[in-house]
Amino acid sequence: MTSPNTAPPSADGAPAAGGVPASPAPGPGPVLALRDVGWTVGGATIVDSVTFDVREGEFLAFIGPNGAGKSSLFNLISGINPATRGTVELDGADVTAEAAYARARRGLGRTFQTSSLWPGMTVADHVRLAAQAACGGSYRVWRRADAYADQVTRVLARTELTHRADTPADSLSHGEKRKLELAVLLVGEPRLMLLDEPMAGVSAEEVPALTELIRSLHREEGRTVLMVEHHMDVLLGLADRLAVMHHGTLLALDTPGAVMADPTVQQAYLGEAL
Ligand SMILES: Nc1ncnc2c1ncn2[C@@H]1O[C@H](COP(=O)(O)OP(=O)(O)OP(=O)(O)O)[C@@H](O)[C@H]1O
Repeated sequence: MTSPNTAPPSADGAPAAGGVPASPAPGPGPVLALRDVGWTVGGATIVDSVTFDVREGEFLAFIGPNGAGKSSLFNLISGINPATRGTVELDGADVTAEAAYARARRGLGRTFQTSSLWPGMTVADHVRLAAQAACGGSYRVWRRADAYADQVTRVLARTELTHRADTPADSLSHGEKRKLELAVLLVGEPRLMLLDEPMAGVSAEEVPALTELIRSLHREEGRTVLMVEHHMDVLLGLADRLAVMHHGTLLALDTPGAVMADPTVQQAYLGEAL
């Protein structure tokens, strides 16, 4: 895996339709490439002709008003829903027709906007179950639970949840729940992480620690991150590039500074602070 500590990609990639720079700076092939990706359901076009590349180690943040299509786009990338047009490539392989589990095996991991935890199950059991599931064949699910002890210990330490190992998920704070969702994700060692509003519901006091965890997964471990988030102050400290979704389209994709200064973006938000 290449070091993510390189300078942010320049905004001078090849422009796509509408003048949106779709590609990061030249280098090894993109880890993720979307070409003309769309999703129409029940006659409504929710995602419309989205094209961009992501290089390995990049942090790409998505913003946009409620209903702009950000989560739907993540569903198309992760395979939760199949794109109804266009192509999705992971490491140069066309995965458009692949199911979510197959994309996960290629190193793509994703969290969801709403909590996906079992309320009465402990923190350690969540991670242990994820480790068993990630192990592969179903017969392995019945391996002794302590076969995963090292992995559980390591992941809990990485997400600063060791002291909460025996706590049921529903007794955790919102920030701890988000950390546990990241812990479950990390069991699969994803190279490409899609984080859908990881700060949702998290108290202001817990945001800095969660931000730091995500930053370290990106900067120190070299993971590529795509993240939907409404907290602009969080994103500006993390993102190499900022993508703006609006009515299902990619309105802008550039460095955070360039996006914030883009009159089209400002107009689309009709004076709403970004
Ligand atoms: N399965 C579906 N069938 C029909 N419409 C859908 C479906 N899934 C999402 N939508 C609609 O697609 C639009 C985009 O939703 P999406 O959740 O992707 O937006 P978003 O940008 O993530 O919004 P938010 O910031 O509020 O999470 C919304 O109008 C939503 O109601």
